[in-house]
Amino acid sequence: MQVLDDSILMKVIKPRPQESFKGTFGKILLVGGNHQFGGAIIMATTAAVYSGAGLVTVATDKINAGPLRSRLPEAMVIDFDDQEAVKNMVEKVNTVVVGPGLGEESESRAVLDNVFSHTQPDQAVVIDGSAITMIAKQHIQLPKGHLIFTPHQMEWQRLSGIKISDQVEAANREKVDQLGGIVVLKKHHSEIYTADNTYQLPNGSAAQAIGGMGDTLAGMVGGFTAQFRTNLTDAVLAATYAHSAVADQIAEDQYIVLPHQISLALPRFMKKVAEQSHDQQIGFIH
Ligand SMILES: NC(=O)C1=CN([C@@H]2O[C@H](COP(=O)(O)OP(=O)(O)OC[C@H]3O[C@@H](n4cnc5c(N)ncnc54)[C@H](OP(=O)(O)O)[C@@H]3O)[C@@H](O)[C@H]2O)[C@@H](O)CC1
Ligand SMILES: Nc1ncnc2c1ncn2[C@@H]1O[C@H](COP(=O)(O)OP(=O)(O)O)[C@@H](O)[C@H]1O
Ligand SMILES: [Mg+2]
Repeated sequence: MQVLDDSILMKVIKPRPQESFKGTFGKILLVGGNHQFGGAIIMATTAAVYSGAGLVTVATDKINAGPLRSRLPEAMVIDFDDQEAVKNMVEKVNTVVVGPGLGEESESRAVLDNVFSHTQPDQAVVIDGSAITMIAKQHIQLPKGHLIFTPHQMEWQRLSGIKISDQVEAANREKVDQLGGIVVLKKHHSEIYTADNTYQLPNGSAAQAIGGMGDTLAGMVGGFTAQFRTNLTDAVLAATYAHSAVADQIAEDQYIVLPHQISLALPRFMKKVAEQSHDQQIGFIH
């Protein structure tokens, strides 16, 4: 298992080309947030917007539309029960994130089926939270696309059948290869299983053990894959590393880190990385 370091950040996060517009930085659709878990999709969407995705749309329960717009006017909102609107949007974007706060009711299942039947082979599809649990419990066929699963240990147990105590690299690898996608197994020092390697986070801490932390990661993975499209695997690795690196900075003087604080800190964090990446490229030594 290869331990990641901050070189993955500089490899992925570069100064933005000036000849550009919002479309240059990707279009993303996030799907989730039922009547109970509106906060999850708000946190995921906040992370996608603050990580720099060019155009962000959310499909969620009607009840979340007002709170979402008032907290995050940058995001566009559609009703996740409007099958035609969701289908049209799924077909337009680079990245789909599905699952944060989606729930497991029949309405949630209908939303998931609609999304899964319209994804495209060239899209990144981030599958998190309730979507993972529904796939596992309701035996749902996987969609087209470059799949990125972001399970916590219990979600991975449900999806892979491997008990948490038996989740060692060799057993996980076998299941990942069967699934055919990237798996970010979230825990203390999360593990990232890609097609040809396994990585481990060296950073992150218990200050992150708070509801919404994974929803925020899903939104960041979405924002990075929509925006940094040269290498999908690197985008996922950089998002996962950055999530904990930002948390570590905040935890220097906070007992816990609130998930939305990571999102708010991202634009400054990414600016610093982009400057370092530029200096390194032109051979400038500090
Ligand atoms: N503000 C909001 O709207 C929020 C909405 N959310 C949304 O809620 C939905 C359900 O997601 P979920 O993760 O809360 O529930 P579930 O999938 O049943 O897993 C929990 C079970 O697994 C067990 N467990 C064992 N190991 C574990 C581990 N390492 N990490 C985590 N759990 C572990 C755990 O054990 P226990 O804690 O009981 O000991 C418990 O029995 C999902 O859509 C999510 O996006 C949340 O993000 C919160 C904020
Ligand atoms: N003790 C810990 N050390 C490091 N990271 C942690 C710790 N506890 C939780 N995390 C991180 O917090 C996130 C939790 O994800 P998840 O359980 O899906 O949260 P939620 O669904 O509530 O948003 C993951 O990124 C995980 O790696
Ligand atoms: Mg989660």
